[in-house]
Formats: sequence, structure tokens, C-alpha cells
Amino acid sequence: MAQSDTTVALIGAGKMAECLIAGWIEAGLAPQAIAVTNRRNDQRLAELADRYGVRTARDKAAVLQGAQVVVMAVKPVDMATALEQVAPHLGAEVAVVSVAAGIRLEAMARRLPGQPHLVRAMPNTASRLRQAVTALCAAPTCSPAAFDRVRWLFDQVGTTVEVGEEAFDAVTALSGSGPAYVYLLVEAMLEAARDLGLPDGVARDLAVGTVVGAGSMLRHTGLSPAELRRQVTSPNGTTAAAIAVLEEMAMPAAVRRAVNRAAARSAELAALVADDGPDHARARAAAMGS
Ligand SMILES: NC(=O)C1=CN([C@@H]2O[C@H](COP(=O)(O)OP(=O)(O)OC[C@H]3O[C@@H](n4cnc5c(N)ncnc54)[C@H](O)[C@@H]3O)[C@@H](O)[C@H]2O)C=CC1
Ligand SMILES: O=C(O)[C@@H]1CCC=N1
Repeated sequence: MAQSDTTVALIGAGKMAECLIAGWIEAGLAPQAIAVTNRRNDQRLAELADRYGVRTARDKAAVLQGAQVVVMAVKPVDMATALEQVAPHLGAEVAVVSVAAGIRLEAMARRLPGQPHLVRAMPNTASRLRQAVTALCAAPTCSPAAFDRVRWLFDQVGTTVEVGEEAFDAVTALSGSGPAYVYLLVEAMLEAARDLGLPDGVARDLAVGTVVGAGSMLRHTGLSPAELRRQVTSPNGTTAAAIAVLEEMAMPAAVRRAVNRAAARSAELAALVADDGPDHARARAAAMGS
């Protein structure tokens, strides 16, 4: 069977699930090849069915029926329960992919005994526009064919890289959470533009164009960010004045610390699917503020 005939079930109909669905539909996957379920909120399922034409059901057995790839798109705190709920309905040939921060392959394997084709993925919300970067890591038991199918799916919504699982906390902090850092920067730029009296629409067009242009420069010139920054920064000019303030206020150090903190949080989230069952996981989650 061709990769393009791949059938997918998504467990969890939240923000990340919708970004994946939107990207897959845009890439030409048949809407009826995608099935989605959610914990509660039929309204949300109706919305996704209406918007994308995908199949939806509250019943897990119904959405898992015929799926070659199952994408677990629930919060880390809900993963133990969700894995236990899907386990009875999975055939041994099905690939199960978690996109959750922190949840390790070994923890998935414990909840899905006899399920060899386990994959961990960290996409980001740009999958909605097929511009995600997704890191992938297969369990040692995953067959090359099952992994290829999963990689094909994530290739449809952007680019993929294969990394060792030990890199996942860093990857999550960098590219999983990363879009939010850029949005925060743009929010601050827009506030400054308003202070300076620019109309909101003009400021948004200029700020967005600036971020997209800078991203394209990074992608296409092959120059380092430091060199590209130097090209903008005239001696004693406006950029130098701005960068001096950002350095004085420790912006680079703050970003480094933030990314490190995100990675540490990803490592902490692993405890949510430990050995002692969902009830204990919930208690730990409450203690951890999840
Ligand atoms: N939002 C993002 O930018 C990214 C999120 N992720 C990961 O994706 C996962 C989902 O995140 P979001 O979509 O942002 O969260 P969300 O809260 O928007 O969606 C999670 C959905 O899962 C559903 N759910 C919970 N337990 C369930 C169960 N047992 N069965 C069926 N559905 C269940 C909830 O009702 C909710 O609709 C998280 O683990 C997160 O770490 C990964 C990369 C980026
Ligand atoms: O904030 C989070 O935990 C998730 C994982 C990466 C992006 N969002």
C-alpha cells in the first residue's frame, strides 16, 4: 500500500491535533483517512468534522478501526489514561506516535505491552501551514516500514529530523515551544510600534514581514545569525542603539535561560507517566502545577 493511502487516528482533538489535521488535508490526504476523538466536548469534534471533513467519534474503538498510525495528541498529564484506553483496540502492526512533551518511549511501551511500533515526535504548530520542523525517534522495536510511514506523515507537514531520544527535551524547548518565543518578540515589537504612533495594521504588516524576511535570510543565505545581525548593524546607528539596550537588559541570557528551563520542564513531565498508574500521575501533576 502506498504511503499516500496511510490512515491516521488522532487521540485528542486539541490545538496540536488541529494543526496536524490542517496540514495533512492541505497536503492532499483524504479527509476520510483521518479519524479524531476527544475526551469530551462533542462540539469540538463537530467543528473539526465540519472544517476538514475528517471522521470523528467519541468512541475510541471507532476511530482506531482501520488506522495504520495512531497519534497520541493529549497533554502529558492525560497520556497514561489515554494509552490505557487505546491499548485494547490496537493491532500489533499499528504505529503509535506520541507528540507529547516529556513522555518517553519506554513509558509508552509499559502502557502498550506487545506494541512494537512506537515513535516519539515533536512537531510544532506550523504544521498547520506545512512549515513545521518535527523531530522523530523510533523505539528499537519499531520496524523500518512503520517508521517510514510515520516519517512520511510528518514530512507532509514540514521537514523532519531523526534524533536520539536523549535530545528530545532540548528539541521540545527549541522548536516545539520555539514559535511562542518568536510571537512574544513580535508582541513586544508591536507594543513599541504603538508607543511610536504607528497604526496597528501597518505595524503588523511591517513586523510580520520583518520576521518572515529574517527567517528566509537565515534559511537561504547560509550565513550565521551573528553575521546577518552584523549586516544590519551600522556603527553608531539605530540598530546598534537597540542591541545595546537588549544586551544591557540581558535579552540573550534571558532567552538561554528560558530555553533551558523549558528543557528541564520537559524532563520533569516524564514523571507523569511513571510506573504507578494514572491516579498517582494525577497527584504528581497537581503537585507539579500541570
Ligand atoms: N500546542 C503545541 O504547540 C504543541 C503541543 N505538543 C504536545 O501535544 C499535546 C497536545 O497539546 P495541545 O493540543 O496543545 O493540548 P490541548 O489541550 O489543546 O489538546 C489536548 C486534547 O486532548 C483531549 N484528551 C485528553 N485526554 C483524552 C483522552 N483520554 N482521550 C481522548 N482525548 C483526550 C482533550 O480533551 C484535549 O482536547 C501535548 O502533549 C503537547 O505537549 C507538541 C508540540 C507542540
Ligand atoms: O508547552 C508545551 O508544553 C507544549 C510542548 C511544546 C509546545 N507546547
